[in-house]
Amino acid sequence: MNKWKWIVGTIIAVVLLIFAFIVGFKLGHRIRHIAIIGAGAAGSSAAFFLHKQLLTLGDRDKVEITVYEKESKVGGRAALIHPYNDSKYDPAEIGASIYASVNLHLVRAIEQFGLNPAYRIIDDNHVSYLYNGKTILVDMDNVSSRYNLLSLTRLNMLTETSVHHFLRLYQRNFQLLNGPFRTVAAYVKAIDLKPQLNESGFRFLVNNGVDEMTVNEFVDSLTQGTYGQQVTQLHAVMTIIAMAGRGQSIKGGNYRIFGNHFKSLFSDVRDKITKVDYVQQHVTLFTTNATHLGSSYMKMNIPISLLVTRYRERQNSTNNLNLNLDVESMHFSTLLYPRNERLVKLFSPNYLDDSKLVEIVGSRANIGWIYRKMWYAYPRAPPRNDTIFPPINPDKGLYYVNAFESFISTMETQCVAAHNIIRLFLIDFGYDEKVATLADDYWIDTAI
Ligand SMILES: CC(C)=CCC/C(C)=C/CC/C(C)=C/CSC[C@H](N)C(=O)O
Repeated sequence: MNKWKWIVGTIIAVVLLIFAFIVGFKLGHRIRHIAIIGAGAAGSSAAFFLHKQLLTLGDRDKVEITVYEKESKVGGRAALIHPYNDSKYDPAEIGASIYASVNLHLVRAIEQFGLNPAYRIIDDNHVSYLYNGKTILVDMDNVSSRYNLLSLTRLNMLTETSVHHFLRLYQRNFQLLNGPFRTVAAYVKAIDLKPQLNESGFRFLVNNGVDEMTVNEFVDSLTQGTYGQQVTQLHAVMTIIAMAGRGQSIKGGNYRIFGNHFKSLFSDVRDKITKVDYVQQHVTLFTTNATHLGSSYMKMNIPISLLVTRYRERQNSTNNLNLNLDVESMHFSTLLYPRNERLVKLFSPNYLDDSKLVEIVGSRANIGWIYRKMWYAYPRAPPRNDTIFPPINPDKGLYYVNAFESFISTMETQCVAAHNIIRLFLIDFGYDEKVATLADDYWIDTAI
């Protein structure tokens, strides 16, 4: 009897085990693991959108999301440093430093996370100039004293029109008809920015009634300050973005917009991704008690900023004019209390050694703390006739958010591209397209 009990008991236990195994196996298969590589603007917003969409769809527990990041902080190229690595001094942005009020993801995140937009306090004698490597051309707060008013008005109009085209991407009805996008070319067509993509900023603006001097000097200084590329080399979409970039930054660092929740190991999937040529940009921060710029920059008080145009160099390719063009832009902070020093931020295409810094502030001034960082900052973005971009969806189950970067490179557009990818992902994994679009409280229902 005992023997039979033991045999029946064993059979029941084995059946239960097989049943548990099958159920467990099936359940196990219902859990999907999603890896997001990089916790910059794109990766952290992709994680955020995916989490939110799944919550709305009631399936959050079926997906495990892991964000892999090689740095100890989120934010990617939205990054900060404190002078002297000492938190008693206000930090400086060393990467993407501003956002605009039309950057709806960023504005929404700033509100949701209770972040504080920072305004710069500017002291007397602190002005912003446009420099051509030899002479100061104009005070940037008074550009109409040098450039044709009609041209400046045209610039504003052309910027506003392109921004309006772009803002269609946030509208629910537009997205129901056109999105999500499986290629960057589909984006370009849907928001009708092909003419701007096909031409350099210079050609596009001049063809649309802006005079050459304004483009060659004023707009060139903005494309160089923003994207490290000359207005003759950059496509007109990115040129216009450089002009739309009057904005503000977040107190305590723009990286805060992207949260600080993900820390893990870094892993690499680059072999599936088309190589994109990025512009190397060097950021050099240093502190100094200088009150004047060095004599090679003319006898001049420390400005707030010096933006540079390469127009004279373009005209005279041998540089026998001895132009001072090693630095693309300079920004000076107010005094760092209690030190009698300012923080200077330089962007340049090449490494700036200590002797260059001495040349900039003159040998009589002291240089305190120095920090250098090289970024692969922005994709090289020449005008292009073709609309072949890196693939958004290079392989089954593999999505490349930054395929969008060669079209438009900003923090905001990384969020736009991430949201699009989460919708593609949900559709590819079996959710109804309309459900995936409408599940979201993301869209704007009225025209902007
Ligand atoms: C397509 C057009 C013309 C506009 C789209 C609106 C948009 C994305 C504007 C961004 C303006 C801006 C803040 C420019 C500053 S440069 C970008 C910044 N460094 C960043 O990485 O976000």
